[in-house]
Amino acid sequence: MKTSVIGFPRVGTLRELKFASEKYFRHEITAQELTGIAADLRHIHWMTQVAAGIGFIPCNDFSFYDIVLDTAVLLGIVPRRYRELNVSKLDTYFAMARGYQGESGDVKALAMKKWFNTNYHYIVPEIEDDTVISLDCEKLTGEYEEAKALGIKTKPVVIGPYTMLKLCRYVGSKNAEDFADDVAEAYRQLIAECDEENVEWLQFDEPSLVRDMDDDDKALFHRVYERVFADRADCKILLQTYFGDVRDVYEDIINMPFAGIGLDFIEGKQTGQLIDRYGFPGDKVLFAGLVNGKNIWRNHYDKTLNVVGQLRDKKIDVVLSTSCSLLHVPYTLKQETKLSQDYLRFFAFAEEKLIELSELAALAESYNYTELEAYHKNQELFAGTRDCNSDEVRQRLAAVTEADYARLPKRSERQALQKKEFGLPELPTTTIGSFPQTKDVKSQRAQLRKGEISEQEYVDFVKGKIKECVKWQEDIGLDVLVHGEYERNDMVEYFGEALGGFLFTEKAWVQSYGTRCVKPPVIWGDVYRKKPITVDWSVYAQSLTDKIMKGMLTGPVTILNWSFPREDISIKESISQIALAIRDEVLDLEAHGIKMIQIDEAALREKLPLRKSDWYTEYLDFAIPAFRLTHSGVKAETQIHTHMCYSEFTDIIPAIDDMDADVITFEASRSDLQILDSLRENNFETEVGPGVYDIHSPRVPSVAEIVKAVNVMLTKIGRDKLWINPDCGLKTRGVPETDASLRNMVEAARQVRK
Ligand SMILES: Nc1nc2c(c(=O)[nH]1)N[C@@H](CNc1ccc(C(=O)N[C@@H](CCC(=O)N[C@@H](CCC(=O)N[C@@H](CCC(=O)O)C(=O)O)C(=O)O)C(=O)O)cc1)CN2
Ligand code: MET
Ligand SMILES: [Zn+2]
Repeated sequence: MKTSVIGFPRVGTLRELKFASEKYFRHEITAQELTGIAADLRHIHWMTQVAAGIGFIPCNDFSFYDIVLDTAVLLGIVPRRYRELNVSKLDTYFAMARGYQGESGDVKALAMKKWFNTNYHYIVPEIEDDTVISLDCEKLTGEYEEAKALGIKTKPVVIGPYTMLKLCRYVGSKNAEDFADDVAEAYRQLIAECDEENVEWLQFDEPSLVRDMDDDDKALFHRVYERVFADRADCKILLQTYFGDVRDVYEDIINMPFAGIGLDFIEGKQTGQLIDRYGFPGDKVLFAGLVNGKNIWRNHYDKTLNVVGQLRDKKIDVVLSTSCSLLHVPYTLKQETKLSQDYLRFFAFAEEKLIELSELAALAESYNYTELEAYHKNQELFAGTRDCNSDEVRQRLAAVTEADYARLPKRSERQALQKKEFGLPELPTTTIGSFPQTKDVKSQRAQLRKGEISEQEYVDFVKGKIKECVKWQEDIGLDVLVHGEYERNDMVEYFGEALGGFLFTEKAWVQSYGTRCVKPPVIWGDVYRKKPITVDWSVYAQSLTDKIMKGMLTGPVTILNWSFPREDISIKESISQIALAIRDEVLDLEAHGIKMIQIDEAALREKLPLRKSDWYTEYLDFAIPAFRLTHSGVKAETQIHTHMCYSEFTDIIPAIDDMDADVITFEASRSDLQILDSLRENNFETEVGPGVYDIHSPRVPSVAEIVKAVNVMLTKIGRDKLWINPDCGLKTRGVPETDASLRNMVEAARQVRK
């Protein structure tokens, strides 16, 4: 049985590509040096897959930033303002990804969005009315030939035409339908080019097929592929789907001229049923996504082989595949020197997943696999002996009652009490929590890790930073202060390190966007709070000022969504456990005199199911109550804030209000303030701080521009309900622009108050 990989991570085991790219951005290395490092990484990644015996090895899954942006370039979708910079191809590419400010011009980056239900972000291609779709296969054929020169026959990967049409932003008066034929034509040409190159298989990633599709979507899908398949070609097309099942088009795709169809058996709840009901044609290959590309637990061979057996009983030609690109898991367990084998043997990162694929393929070929060692070693992992449950945690959760999910008195009464308690000016100014994580902060932490400084030296250093930060904020004139989050490497990893039931890794980096990576902690067992986490920092910070200091926590939904979750208990149960742990911290902060507590739910929207029918029953019905559980125990006067990074919650506004926070801040500066109308229409009750400027760019907003934004907000939101703040934390920003921006923000608030 053959094996296939949908995509492989590309930043490098030790984030070599990140460091090289950042050096290139700082003009410390040349383009040639950067492309050389990239080629070396591709070489290593291919060889790793060859060594594991993978049959279908991808190429063109490498990217300097994002594969959607790569596919946009492949199709010639490069907006005029970037072409007019007249810089090199590589720099034009980076200008779209990160913006450009220099001799050749000043352009902002293209928008960035969450990639389906992951913590990866893609660049949103922009199509203008006069955009001419034209094929540029240089990167794709280049990588194919590069692998061929190494003796490796690869399967080129691109985002498919339907998904591309759905993900693009149309900035003129034309829409996806208007570009459908031209885009299809480019893919038809691409197939012809691949034919020339003797490419055997070409993979079209079409994750948009797992979303709800209406009749228009289906018509678009058919229209495009009829044209793509207009000519006969030898090159075989693999329609690769992931992140769910394709229930709306399954019957269609099995009758279309794809040589292979890739289906997700991990997240695709109905994948098995669809095959049972409608069959699978004998002339096509089923790329069965059975090895989880998103989570890090070992595959349960017995279960997988059962599914493979059933498919083969149906006479289906099966290739064993990952469920999605391995981009979403770290590289290798080999770099983890601190965790014992008692833990590590339960995990498989990307490289170990390659081994799983080949072991599974070998087992599937043998009639007596249940007698083989690989099978037995795997079975042991699932024998129920993993030490991960806590009776105490279970009992505590069982004792939670309906009343624990409801905060009293009701919000409108609290709001009146809190106005008196805090006596803040109208339009209070604040920030989202983090201040610039400058070099000194990261290097102190690195020294602590390496044992070069003591715990006490580190604590003293962070306290020094907090002191500076409080002074800085007082000087700027902000109304509600924060401690700056200098003690945190990351808002989720930091809590993972402090909570019982979590494990954390040393080098298990996963790309979040561009050169930015995260190291998600692993939820190993039942979660509880071992001891106070943030209390000392917050109490210290409050002691330095007469102004109100906001306590700063990460909420249970975000902690779960940005960790590797357990697979042996439900997400709902894990989130509830984390909620109780955060509740302990909330109550402790309150007991120690912290009067405002922000519980960030930056990632609340991220795991909202891709299909609407599942939104409430499979997610919101427990995610929202879990948030309420964290704060239902506080006094009426204690003000609970929350923060969400993306304002893409127009369609779930009642659920957000139902979190029952007193104040919510969110990102609205780039979303044309459309969200404000929806808030009004839904009689949103929570006080709001729709970010007045974009922190993702170093650009300093002027006073006038902020005044204007605030005045627009005031036409939609009552004066007594509006807060003034940036749209997210300031940790990725530099000090000078932060200072200038915040001063302008405070001045703008003063002017509007007058
Ligand atoms: N988990 C998570 N997901 C999120 C976000 C987030 O904040 N957290 N924000 C949104 C956007 N995504 C983001 C993801 C990453 C970063 C980010 O800044 N990542 C940093 C790493 C952060 C980190 O953990 N840093 C470590 C240091 C890690 C490191 O590189 N250390 C060096 C040494 C550094 C030195 O000596 O200067 C080394 O070990 O080699 C720390 O602060 O301690 C990066 O890639 O550069 C920002 C936004 C959505 N998803
Ligand atoms: N409190 C956090 C911060 O300011 C929230 C960030 S949301 C990604 O960094
Ligand atoms: Zn944010």
